Amino acid sequence: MLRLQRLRRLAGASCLLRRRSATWRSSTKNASFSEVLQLEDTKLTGVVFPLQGLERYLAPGVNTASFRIFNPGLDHIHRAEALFKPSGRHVIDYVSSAVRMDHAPQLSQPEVCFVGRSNVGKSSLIKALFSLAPDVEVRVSKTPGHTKKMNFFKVGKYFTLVDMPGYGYRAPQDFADMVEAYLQERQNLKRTFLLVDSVVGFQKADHIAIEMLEEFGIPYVFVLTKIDKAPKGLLVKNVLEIQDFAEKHTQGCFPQLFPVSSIEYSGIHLLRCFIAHVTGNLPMMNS
Ligand SMILES: Nc1nc2c(ncn2[C@@H]2O[C@H](COP(=O)(O)OP(=O)(O)OP(=O)(O)O)[C@@H](O)[C@H]2O)c(=O)[nH]1
Ligand SMILES: [Mg+2]
Repeated sequence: MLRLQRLRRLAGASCLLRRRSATWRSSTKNASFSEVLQLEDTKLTGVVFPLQGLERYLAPGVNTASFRIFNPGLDHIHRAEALFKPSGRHVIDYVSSAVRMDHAPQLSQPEVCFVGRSNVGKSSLIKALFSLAPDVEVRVSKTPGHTKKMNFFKVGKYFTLVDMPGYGYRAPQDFADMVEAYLQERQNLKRTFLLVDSVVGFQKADHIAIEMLEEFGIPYVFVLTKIDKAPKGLLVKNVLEIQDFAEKHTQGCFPQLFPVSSIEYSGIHLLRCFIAHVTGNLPMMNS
C-alpha cells in the first residue's frame, strides 16, 4: 500500500471510540506476584492466566490449544517480576521522548514497543507493568491522543519499553512518519505489542496497523486491553475472533493473545514474563 495513503488512513481513521471513560483507580492490589499467590485457585488463574480463566465460559469443543502456547511456570513468572522491580543498581527509568527517529535514544539493548488506537490503554499498560517501580512516571489520560511522542523507558541494562502515540482519533500530525520509521528502522526492536480494546474489538484502524506490521515483516502480538470492563460474553467473542484472525490471516503475529486489565492487574504478570522472554532475559525458557 502507498505509504502516504496509509499515513493518512492511520492518522485520520475515525474509529468507534468509546467516550465513556473509566476513572483510574490507582489500586495496587495484585500488583505483585506474591500477593497473587495468596489468591484461591480460580481467582489466581483468572489473574495470572486470563485466557485460561475464560475457558469455563466457552462452548464445549472449542479448541483452546492456542491459549497455552506461552505457558510459563509460576517460578518463571516470579523470576521475570524481579526485572520489573528496581533494586540497588537495577534502575528502571524514563529515558527520553522523540518525535523523530534521529531524536530516539541510541540504545542497543533489546526493545519492545506498544502501539494501538488512541485511548486503547497503552500508557496505562506500561504504568501497570511498572507498578512495582512507583517512581517511574507514565502519564495516562482519559482524553484520546494524550501521548504525542515516543517515550522510552529503560529497564536497567536488560531491555527498553517504548510507549507510542495512538493512531486513529486525535493522532498526532506526524504520527505515521514517526511510528513507521521507528518500526522499520529500529534494529533492536524485538516485539511490537498491538493493543486492541476488549469492549470494541478490532476497528478499521487496527486492520491498517496490522497490514503495516505484516508488510514490514516484524514480529508482533495482540494484547486485549480493559478486560475488567467487557461483559464476559463480549470478551469471549472478541478473544475467539482475534485468536482466529491471528491464526488464519497473519504471518508475523504470535498466535496467542494476551488479555489484560491494567486496573486489576489481570494478565500483567504473564505479560511481564513474556517481555522478559522475548527480550532474551529468561534464558531457561524454551516455549
Ligand atoms: N477500566 C479500565 N480502564 C482502562 C484500562 N487501561 C486504561 N484505561 C483507561 O483508558 C483511558 C486511556 O488510557 P491511556 O493508557 O492513556 O490510553 P493510551 O492508549 O495511552 O492513549 P493515547 O496516549 O491517547 O494514545 C484512561 O482513562 C484509562 O484510565 C483498563 O485496563 N481498565
Ligand atoms: Mg498514551
